[in-house]
Amino acid sequence: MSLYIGVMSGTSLDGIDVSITDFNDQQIRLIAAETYPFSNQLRRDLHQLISSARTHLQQLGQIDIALGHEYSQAINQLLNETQIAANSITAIGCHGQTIFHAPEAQYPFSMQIGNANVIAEKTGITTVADFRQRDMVLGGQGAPLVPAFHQALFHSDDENRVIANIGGIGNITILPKDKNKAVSGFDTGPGNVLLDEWYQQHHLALYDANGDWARDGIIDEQLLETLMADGFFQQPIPKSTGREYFNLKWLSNILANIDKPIPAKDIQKTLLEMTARSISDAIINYADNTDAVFVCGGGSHNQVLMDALRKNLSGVRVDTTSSLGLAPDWVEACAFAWLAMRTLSHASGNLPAVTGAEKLSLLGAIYPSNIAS
Ligand SMILES: Nc1ncnc2c1ncn2[C@@H]1O[C@H](COP(=O)(O)OP(=O)(O)OP(=O)(O)O)[C@@H](O)[C@H]1O
Ligand SMILES: CC(=O)N[C@H]1[C@@H]2OC[C@@H](O2)[C@@H](O)[C@@H]1O[C@H](C)C(=O)O
Repeated sequence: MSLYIGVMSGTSLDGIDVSITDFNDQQIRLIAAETYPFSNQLRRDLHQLISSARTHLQQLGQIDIALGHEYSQAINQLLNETQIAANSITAIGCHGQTIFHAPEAQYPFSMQIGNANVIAEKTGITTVADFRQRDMVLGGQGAPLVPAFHQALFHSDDENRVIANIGGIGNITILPKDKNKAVSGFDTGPGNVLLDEWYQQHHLALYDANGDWARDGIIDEQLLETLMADGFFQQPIPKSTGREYFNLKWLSNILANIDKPIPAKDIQKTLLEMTARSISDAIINYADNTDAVFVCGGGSHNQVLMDALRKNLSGVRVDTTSSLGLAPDWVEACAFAWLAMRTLSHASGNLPAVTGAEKLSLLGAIYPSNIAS
């Protein structure tokens, strides 16, 4: 057995996904996985950190350490529940929490917090973290990073596949059946982030479960056209984005320029269609002869969103990654376990055709488990 733990907390801020995988014999076997909630305090702090333009350095340092502790508790809890000993785990791959992603800045950077010194010490397991910045030093976007894992796990010689992750932000991986053709992938724009933020403005829950609120809303074509006119959707690849750009302020600016009232539910449905349209347009424009699209991430549970994708991609099979043997909620966590395994094996983690980096690269920083006392 070659056991790795993957830890993912993504742009939706919906909790900490932890997976335990076995990477023996080129096979990937999911052994256990669970989502653990952030404490209320930490969720509030992270939200504030991500949505406010200014922050105090002391506050940033505190949240980084606090998150390291919550990641460690989540990992230790899963080990405890599964009765798997820490010393049987080779390493943890921890994505961290993205608090700022700036691939187009003068000095490009992507900042993930959740202190890995804390994780290595509190779990006793070697931890790999900070996966994005090495790719950015090489001129890459530092994102998306899951395509190499999608290629390893989901490539088929028989059909042209696309993997669509619909988390807070959406991203696709294009997997041609012809191995001589390059795998490509990029961020498509907002996944659930605007759906969640708009829903939270009108309800006391975090998201529109199953798309129930949006379901009988009516798409406003003028609003949809204005949303889809945003430059990001036309921007050539490689590209990546985040909540710094697609957020409630972005939406409010657009709504302020629409000269008629639109019912809140219709706005929700129009945002949902924007998410579906930006993903299906990306597939139609960049993937040749797609046979099947497999969706992962929380958006796969939104039936109205899945139906909108199916409608826009008529003739293409649209399913979830469950039909490929890995449940949609665990793909990203498993990807970071895999990326940690690549780093420790001295193997590359990025795909230059995806991120735009000038070459393949080792990714991440290694925080070793401590000497036995
Ligand atoms: N049953 C459901 N019905 C509708 N939407 C759901 C459901 N379950 C989850 N979601 C959506 O999925 C989101 C979480 O998705 P996920 O965990 O994939 O995001 P993430 O990993 O935080 O984001 P990213 O991939 O951008 O880093 C929730 O915020 C919600 O919008
Ligand atoms: C900077 C950052 O955290 N980006 C995330 C985000 O969430 C989805 C999309 O935007 C993707 O680019 C990336 O996550 C996945 C795990 C990736 O790197 O492939």
